[in-house]
Amino acid sequence: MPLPGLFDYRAGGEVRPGQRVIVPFGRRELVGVVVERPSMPAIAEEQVRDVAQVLDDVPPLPEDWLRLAAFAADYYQRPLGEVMLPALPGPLRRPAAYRGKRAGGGPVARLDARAARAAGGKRKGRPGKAGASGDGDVVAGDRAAAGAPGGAAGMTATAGPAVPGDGLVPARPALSAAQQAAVDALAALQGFRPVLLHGVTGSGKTEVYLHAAERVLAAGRQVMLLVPEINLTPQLEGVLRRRLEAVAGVRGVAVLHSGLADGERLEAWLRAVRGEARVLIGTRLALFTPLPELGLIVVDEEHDPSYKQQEGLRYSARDLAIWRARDRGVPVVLGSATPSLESWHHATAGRYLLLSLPERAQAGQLPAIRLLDTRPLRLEQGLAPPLLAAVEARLQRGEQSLIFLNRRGYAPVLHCDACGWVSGCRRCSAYMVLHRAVRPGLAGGPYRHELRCHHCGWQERVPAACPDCGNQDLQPMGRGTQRLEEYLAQRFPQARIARIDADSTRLKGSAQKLFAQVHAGEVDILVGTQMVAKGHDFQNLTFVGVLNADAMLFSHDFRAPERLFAQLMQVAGRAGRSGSASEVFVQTGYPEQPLYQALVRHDYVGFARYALDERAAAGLPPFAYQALLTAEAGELAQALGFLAQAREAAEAWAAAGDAAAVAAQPEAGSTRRAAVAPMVSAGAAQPAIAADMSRITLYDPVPLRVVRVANVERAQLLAESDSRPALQAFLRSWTALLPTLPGASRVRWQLEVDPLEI
Ligand SMILES: Nc1ncnc2c1ncn2[C@@H]1O[C@H](COP(=O)(O)OP(=O)(O)OP(=O)(O)O)[C@@H](O)[C@H]1O
Ligand SMILES: [Zn+2]
Repeated sequence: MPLPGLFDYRAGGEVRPGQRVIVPFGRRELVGVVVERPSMPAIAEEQVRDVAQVLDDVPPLPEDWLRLAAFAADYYQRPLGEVMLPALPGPLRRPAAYRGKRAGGGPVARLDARAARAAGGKRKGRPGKAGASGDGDVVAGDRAAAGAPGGAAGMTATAGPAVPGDGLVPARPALSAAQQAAVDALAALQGFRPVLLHGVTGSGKTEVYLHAAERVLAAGRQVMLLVPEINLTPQLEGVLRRRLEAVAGVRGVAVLHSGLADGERLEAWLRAVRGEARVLIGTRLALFTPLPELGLIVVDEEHDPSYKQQEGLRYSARDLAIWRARDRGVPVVLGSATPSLESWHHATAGRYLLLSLPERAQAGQLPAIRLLDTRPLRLEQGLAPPLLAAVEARLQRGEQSLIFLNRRGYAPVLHCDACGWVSGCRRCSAYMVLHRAVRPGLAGGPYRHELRCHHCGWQERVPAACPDCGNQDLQPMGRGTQRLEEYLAQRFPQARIARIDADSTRLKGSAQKLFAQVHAGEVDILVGTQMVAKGHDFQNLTFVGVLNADAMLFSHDFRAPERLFAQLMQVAGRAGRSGSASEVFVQTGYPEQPLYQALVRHDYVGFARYALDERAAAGLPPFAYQALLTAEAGELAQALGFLAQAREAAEAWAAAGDAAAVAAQPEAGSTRRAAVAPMVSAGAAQPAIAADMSRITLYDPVPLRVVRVANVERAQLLAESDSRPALQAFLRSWTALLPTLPGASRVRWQLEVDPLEI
């Protein structure tokens, strides 16, 4: 049976698995990757078309890379081409880059030629050899995975150059005892071993990674270091880069992330693939880079949701990193102050080696965390008086404060007091958010306000009067970071205030600039969303105020408390990192909540135990495995109808399985139901299934929380099992069946394995 996304082509005898080829596909050409050489094509021989060109400008993609891609395709239930092609730098997957007079042997040859010229060398770029094509005497086709036509790489481009700005050469501090113990434990590892490095915020995890990396480099191996979002942590990248360049040389360190231009990405990728780069630092997409001499993988902030790709191939780079480390027989280090409950569960069960850094590296204590019960307090623009007093005190001492509010814009909704009208989006079941916009070229005002939908991007002017009743006095309700910034500027006119959120950092390089200002001490009060919570080593910050944390406390998503706790620990961890006494105030109406109580004690372990007990009692991950089927359609009924069909089909399998299990009668005394072997089921058209349906639970199809986005209505169906293999087997059959359902033509559906948000 042909694997989905595999296509047969005929080529001469020279192609090898892992080689790229240009092939005709319909009426266009695509770049494909040769994955196997079957003895018989899967289609009639006369229909097999010829490979147009064999590309040999880079070595064939190595076997372990092909294994990784095959695993990811199988595990996440996507066509192989959709895994492989987006994993390659853009120019390597565009036929046009190799065609025409100006192609000059292709993008690699052009890049090499330019590098040679720049180096002043006389070497000419290697011409790309056109491989054997067409009249091959080998009958069997070569099977290549081709990208789906029109399928684009699903990487969201975020702005930002790779070079951060502080310019300091980081010192090499003497290791603390805990750091030394961790470094020693890592040095003793041989072969595959997952390690969870649990270190409180500011405990110096980076230093541990660096020592481990240096050791692996000295042994002549390569290191892969994954970080969440490079644009958000330019400082970390800078520290890692400069320290490792000292060992591996400037060209020995390559950085890969989605903000790079095509040429930059190709250049860094090539250095890694050719073994010239000894260290690869990158975001989730870097996980797919071939590294011939890989000796260690590090995943920093392993709990971070940005390791999960949210479109196309919805993979977890952390989970694939562990698979890749096992496949390559090397250690993998996951680091975090607030590990994902999945990783923590593995570590406490002994499946991962647990290493701890219980104290901060620099002399200081962790900040004192205080819950401000807002119920008896009179708030000033949402701010409690003790919080304002704390900011005031920092201003007087010349120290920095951070106010954390995870909601961008001016106000989440505009409202008419007279008739109750609210600013809804005409295309989504969501509110339009009030934003303060700066006219281009007029930084600092005058401002105008506008309404923006955070779901579909729709923008419109603020109505001069209520569209329903004509009331001219429309009021913003609630507040976002812009309104907070405005109020703080009024309240503390002498303070220098900066706001860091997705709006203030839209322009390329602006995030780096803002962070550099904070590090340089040019900011007194920093207002920010979760962008400021991650990994930043602010040395002069001694106060953090947290607003509106309660919004996440009662979410329907069972992972919300885990995310909230991690976010609060992380943002609190930005304070007092240089050793000075520091405070964190969290405003809440529910100070007695166990989550907040654990936070005050800095008690990740206690929180994890409590949260895991709850998950175990409810049969939720990591004690169960999930997949989410989402359907989108013009009308909700169509989406729900398709999901209902999908569920009925699976129930028919289960019923057929019951019948078969009864007929087959398992060995005497055994109550375990045998896995249902392929068999004829109810309808003749129904494919058979080889999965143990008794271990699969399918929930009711339900509308998404925000049902309509850009006039598309969405619903989802959750599938769950206590066994990963059982779920995988089921999904394989299910995804083959779904396109044949009667409702399939009216919806767009997608399946997400191990979904993070439900
Ligand atoms: N042994 C040491 N002695 C003195 N300072 C150290 C030592 N190790 C690390 N540091 C410093 O401590 C600070 C915190 O280190 P680092 O940023 O690695 O912490 P972290 O564990 O990654 O924290 P977070 O989880 O908050 O990102 C840095 O300024 C670092 O230079
Ligand atoms: Zn909208």
